[in-house]
Amino acid sequence: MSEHSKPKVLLFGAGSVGAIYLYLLSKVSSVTAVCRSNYDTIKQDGFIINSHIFGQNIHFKPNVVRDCTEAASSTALPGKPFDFVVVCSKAIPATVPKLIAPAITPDHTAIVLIQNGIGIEQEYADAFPTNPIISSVVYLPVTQRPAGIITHGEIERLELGAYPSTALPTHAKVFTELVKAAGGTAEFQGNVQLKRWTKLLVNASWNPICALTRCTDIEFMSSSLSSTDFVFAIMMEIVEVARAYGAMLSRDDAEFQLGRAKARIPKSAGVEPSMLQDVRAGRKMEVEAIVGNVVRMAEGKGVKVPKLAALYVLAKGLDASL
Ligand SMILES: NC(=O)C1=CN([C@@H]2O[C@H](COP(=O)(O)OP(=O)(O)OC[C@H]3O[C@@H](n4cnc5c(N)ncnc54)[C@H](OP(=O)(O)O)[C@@H]3O)[C@@H](O)[C@H]2O)C=CC1
Ligand SMILES: CC(C)(CO)C(=O)C(=O)O
Repeated sequence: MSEHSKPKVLLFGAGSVGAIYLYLLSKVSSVTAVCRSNYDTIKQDGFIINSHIFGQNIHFKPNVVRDCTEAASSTALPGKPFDFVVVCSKAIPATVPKLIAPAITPDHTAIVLIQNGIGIEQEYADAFPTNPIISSVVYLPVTQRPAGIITHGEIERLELGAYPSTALPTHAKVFTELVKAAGGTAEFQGNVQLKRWTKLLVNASWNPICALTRCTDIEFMSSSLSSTDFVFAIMMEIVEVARAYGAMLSRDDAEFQLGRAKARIPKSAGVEPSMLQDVRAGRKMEVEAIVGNVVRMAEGKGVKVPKLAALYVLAKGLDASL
């Protein structure tokens, strides 16, 4: 494929998750990354990726810019608009749309959100009413520590769909195929919101629990006789909220998600959720996208979530200290 006929992709948020998809997409498209704190490191040395799936000691040096204004005037495929802007920063409300705006061409650029949480898409739809929005759920335990060194565990899975689910699926399908062609595991979903709720069983429970206790998931399960039941009870609160919004999760789904962590106990292979990584790095956490929105949605439908509401208040307090 000639350079000019390749899709042109901008990654916003070249952190742990972003580095992996930037690497994969670089095999099938022209990629540029917006870097912030790791700009100098990546510009000079690139990333080193150590992945259980994609290989060890992979040196990867992408084209980097400091912001989307620089990206829009970058010399990579000049004159060609970005086909996809992939957002892999943390989902902090009311921050990103104005930052990516210089790289968005109306009626053309598709915005791909590879982020945890629920209810995160509408601000993009409001800011860019003529652009396709692709919502996605990612299973990818990965850290960046120190800058440029990426350590990725045993799973890589991306579930993608249009936002809203009734919108045309064309762009979500094209991006799904692009990730697959790059060697990633991507699946188009007609109802990606159901997948978001499923993933929230993991994130709205484990992320704040591990952030607040500074335990990996399996360290927390070993910390007291009540800890595993506590996680399960929170997952069941999330099941009830999801059901109130038409995502018909069940006790079996909660058991399955808890079982994934339990299965790692014999291998002592604890996961450090991204919110715990944030606490350790002194970074702001995604409390609203991952916990606050669920608590508010529960209130909206009269669903009682006492444990999750308590986690929300505590996580807000922790976030204020960061
Ligand atoms: N890590 C994981 O294991 C998983 C994470 N997720 C989700 O994926 C998403 C990304 O998480 P993760 O990769 O861990 O996050 P990271 O914190 O590792 O990366 C986010 C990146 O976005 C950058 N960024 C933030 N704001 C800006 C800005 N204004 N300009 C330029 N760059 C910016 C950060 O730069 P800086 O370094 O300067 O802050 C950082 O490089 C989150 O929604 C998370 O919940 C999902 C599954 C697993
Ligand atoms: C729990 C995990 C690693 C699952 O991929 C995740 O989503 C996160 O860290 O936010």
